[in-house]
Amino acid sequence: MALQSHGVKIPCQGFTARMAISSNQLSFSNSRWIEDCCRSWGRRRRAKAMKVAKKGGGGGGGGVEAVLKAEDEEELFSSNGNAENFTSIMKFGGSSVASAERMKEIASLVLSFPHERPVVVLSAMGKTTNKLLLAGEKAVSCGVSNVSQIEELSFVKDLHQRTIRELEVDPSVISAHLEELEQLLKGIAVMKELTPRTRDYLVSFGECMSTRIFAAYLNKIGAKARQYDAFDIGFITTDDFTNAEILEATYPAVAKRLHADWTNDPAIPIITGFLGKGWKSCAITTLGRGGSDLTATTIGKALGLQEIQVWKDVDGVLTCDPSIYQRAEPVPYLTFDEAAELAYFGAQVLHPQSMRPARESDIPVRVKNSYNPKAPGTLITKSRDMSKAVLTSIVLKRNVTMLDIVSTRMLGQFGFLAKVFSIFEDLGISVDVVATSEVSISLTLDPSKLWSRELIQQELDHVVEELEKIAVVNLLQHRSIISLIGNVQRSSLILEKAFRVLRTQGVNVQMISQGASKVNISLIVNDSEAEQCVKALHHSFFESGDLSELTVDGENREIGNGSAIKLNNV
Ligand SMILES: Nc1ncnc2c1ncn2[C@@H]1O[C@H](COP(=O)(O)OP(=O)(O)O)[C@@H](O)[C@H]1O
Ligand SMILES: N[C@@H](CC(=O)OP(=O)(O)O)C(=O)O
Repeated sequence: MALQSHGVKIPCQGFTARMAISSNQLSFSNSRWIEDCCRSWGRRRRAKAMKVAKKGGGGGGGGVEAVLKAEDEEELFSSNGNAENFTSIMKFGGSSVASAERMKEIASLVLSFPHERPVVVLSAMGKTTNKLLLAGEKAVSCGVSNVSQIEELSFVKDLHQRTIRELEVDPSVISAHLEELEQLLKGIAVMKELTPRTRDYLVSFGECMSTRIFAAYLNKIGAKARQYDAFDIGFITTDDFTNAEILEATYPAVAKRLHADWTNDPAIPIITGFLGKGWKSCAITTLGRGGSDLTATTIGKALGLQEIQVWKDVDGVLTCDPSIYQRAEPVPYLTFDEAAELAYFGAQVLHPQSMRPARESDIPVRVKNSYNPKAPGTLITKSRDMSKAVLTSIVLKRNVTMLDIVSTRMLGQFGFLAKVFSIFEDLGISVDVVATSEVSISLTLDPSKLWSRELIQQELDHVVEELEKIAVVNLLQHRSIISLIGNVQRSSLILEKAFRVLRTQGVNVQMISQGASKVNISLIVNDSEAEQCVKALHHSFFESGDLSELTVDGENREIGNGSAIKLNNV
């Protein structure tokens, strides 16, 4: 089928598909969508013609090559210049694509907004990433002949094959991947080692398969979709396997590729979350656990979209982790700063770096529940009305290591802080919460740069050894950071209430830090007391109904920005 628009004949399989769905399965009008597409197609076609005339050719491609070309052609394919092709991004996490049933539901969701032209990002199905990691660890020691019997490999195979069967799509879309996955595990068994690079390659099978299955399903039901591996369309990262950072060149490269493909042949892009390509190694990298959120916001910025939606299994960002306290409630509005702080300090719901691209391009992020799409979710924007805000959310980060470092030099000596931090820099360890005086520092170490493990004892011993050259060091393990995310302009009120609660729980706070971010106050307590504290704090701030007490203006005195107090050594 073809449509006439602007005097040009447009090949429009994608449009046909939308109409087929409209009449058979979903009831919506798609005439405006078609009109928009035609208009957009006409513009893009002219732009493309200009490009061809000017350069004598074109072409897509991923990796560094694409970056160079994209930069070259920025004039024609600037990241925002083609925003009309797509309007929003919808990212679905593992829980949203955990089964054939779930995939059908999210297909309806994707297609239920006739005036949206979404880009879709998917994570691996359910717990696939964890299973692949476990399979990799088992392969190291199980022997080549036993690889086929690894329970987690069978689980991953069964899940994907069953999903294929239930969705009635062609098994060949993932059969090569399943074979290659088993070969890879055999390779790991032969080598008897699982390097970070191999680990990233191993987990990439999860996203590569979920997106292929979903795209095949959309095509089967008549909605034209195209699968993409992020590492093939310009997601360029550092070579920090298991925790790679996205490089700037990604934005023009991804925009160029997606717009060019849409121009040539419109189809809903279905893109792997979590994955990238190392700029030196050209090997597959991953963005850290939960990294698909970051993939989504990166694409949102690259395409200059109107909204970024991240679909989860909860009704938005909640007042605390629901696995700690079931009475957690959705938070309707957050700022990028609040969301970033919350994620950084351990709320699993968002990837720690994911707010950055959205904030840089000022694109609202909506956290929604794919199991309950009617729930309003959480809207994250640059600013919001803070006049009534006190506490927004409580976040717990467990199993944190704390260091008390007291200078052996005399008071008045300068350079102590610089020396301490240069040691951390040399050892590649980042620090979370800090409280300082002229001759002492208390701080917590950030284990998040290390994949799914805490700082190992050997590394800690090394840190202490280095620090002991200039200071007396006390290492305190099994601590928790409780972060109170909210309006730090009301810090005195928050602290007054928090300390009252903690005192009634008989808990001693060992360190407190109020960051310059204006949205976070962190308290350090023993691991063993942390959950009980979070529950009591939640009850007091969100359930006792006396929040008004906290907003009495006369009492609202602040602690200065960046202040930090070391309360006691335990
Ligand atoms: N403050 C919080 N608000 C919402 N969810 C939270 C919070 N803290 C932890 N979580 C956990 O995060 C999960 C959602 O994040 P995640 O598992 O990464 O979702 P997805 O895999 O769907 O992207 C929830 O199921 C919940 O258990
Ligand atoms: N599959 C990856 C990436 C991801 O973002 O997953 P999810 O969206 O399910 O948190 C992980 O488990 O880390």
